[in-house]
Amino acid sequence: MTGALVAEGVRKSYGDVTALDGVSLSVDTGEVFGLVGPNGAGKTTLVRALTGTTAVEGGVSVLSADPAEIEKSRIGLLPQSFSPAGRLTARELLAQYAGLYDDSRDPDAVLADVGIEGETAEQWYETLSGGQKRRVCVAIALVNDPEVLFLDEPTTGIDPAGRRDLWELLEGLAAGGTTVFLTSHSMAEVERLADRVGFLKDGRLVAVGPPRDLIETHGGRSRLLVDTDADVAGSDAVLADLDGEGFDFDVSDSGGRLVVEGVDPREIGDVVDALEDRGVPFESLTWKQPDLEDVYLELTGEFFADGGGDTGVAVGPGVDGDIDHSGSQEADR
Ligand SMILES: Nc1ncnc2c1ncn2[C@@H]1O[C@H](COP(=O)(O)OP(=O)(O)OP(=O)(O)O)[C@@H](O)[C@H]1O
Repeated sequence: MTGALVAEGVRKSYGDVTALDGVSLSVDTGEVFGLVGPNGAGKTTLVRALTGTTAVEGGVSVLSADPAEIEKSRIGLLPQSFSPAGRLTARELLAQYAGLYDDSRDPDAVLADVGIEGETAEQWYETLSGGQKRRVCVAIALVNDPEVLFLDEPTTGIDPAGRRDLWELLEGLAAGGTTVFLTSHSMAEVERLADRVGFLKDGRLVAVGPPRDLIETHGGRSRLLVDTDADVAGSDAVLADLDGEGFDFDVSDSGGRLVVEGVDPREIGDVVDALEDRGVPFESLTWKQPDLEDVYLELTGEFFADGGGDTGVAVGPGVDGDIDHSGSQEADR
C-alpha cells in the first residue's frame, strides 16, 4: 500500500484486551480521514500506532517513514488527553513549543487562527475555559506547520461557534495540502470535514468510504418520525392498520415513535392524512434524510455519543404541512 499514512494488518493487545485486530488502511496526501467508533473501539490506539507512540504488530508508515523515526517537525499531534504547563500563558506555551523546532510558525498568528487573541492569550493556561484550553492545544499541534496532522477528538468541549471556526481552519489546512487524520464522536464533524470516514468497531475497520457513499449504502431511506403515545406506537393493531391498503410505506415502532420509511417530502401530507384517517394521534412529525448518524447506528449497533438527535425538519400537528425549521439541528453543522 502507498499513501501519506499506511497501516497494514495492525494489531495491538493490552493483556487480554485486543485494541486493534488487523487494521489496514491508507490515507492519501492532502486527504482528511475521519475515524469514528464507540468508546474503546481502538481509535486512540490507532492514532498512537500511526504516530509511533505505541509499538504494534503489522506495518505502519507516515510519509513513507517509520512513525517512531520520522522527523518530528513533519507531524502535528493533538492527543485526546493533553495538559501543557498550567502556569504559562497561551503565548508563552506557543513560544515554548515553537522553540522545539528549527522552523515554526509565528505563535501569535497560530493562536489567532484558533481564536485566542488579546487578553486571553496573556492568561495562564490553567485559568482558561475548557474550550479555550482545547483551542490552545490545537494551536500547539499546528505551530510546526506539519505536513500530517493527527487530531484525537479535537473539538471536545468547544462551543458550537468555536467548533465551526476550527472546522473552517481545518478545511483551510486541508485545502493547502495538509493530510489530516481525525478521530471524533461528532458525526456532523466528520460528515463535514472528512473526505473518507472509517468506522472502527472492536478493533476492526468495518467500513471505509466517502460520507456520501456510506450514507447511500448503510444509511437507509428518508423517513418520517411520528411522535405519538408509546402505547400507540407499540400497538400491533395500529401497525397492522397502517400496513393496509392505501398506505405504501413501511412502518415500525422505535422507542415509542412510529418510523415511516421511504417518505419523500412531498408525501408528508399523504402520511398525515393516513394517520388522521386511522385515528392515530401524534404530537409532532420530523422528516429526516439519512445521515452519518444512521450509518453509525447501522454499523456499530450503538447510539452515537455526542448526544445528537434527529437532524431533521420538524413539522407540528395541524400546521398543514408548514415546515418548522426549529426542529432542525443545523446549528451543530
Ligand atoms: N494503556 C492501556 N492499557 C490497557 N488497556 C488499554 C490501554 N490503552 C487502551 N486500552 C484498551 O484498548 C481498547 C481501545 O482503547 P482506545 O483508547 O484505543 O479506544 P478509543 O476508540 O479511542 O475509545 P474512546 O472513544 O473512549 O476514546 C480499550 O478496551 C481500552 O481499555
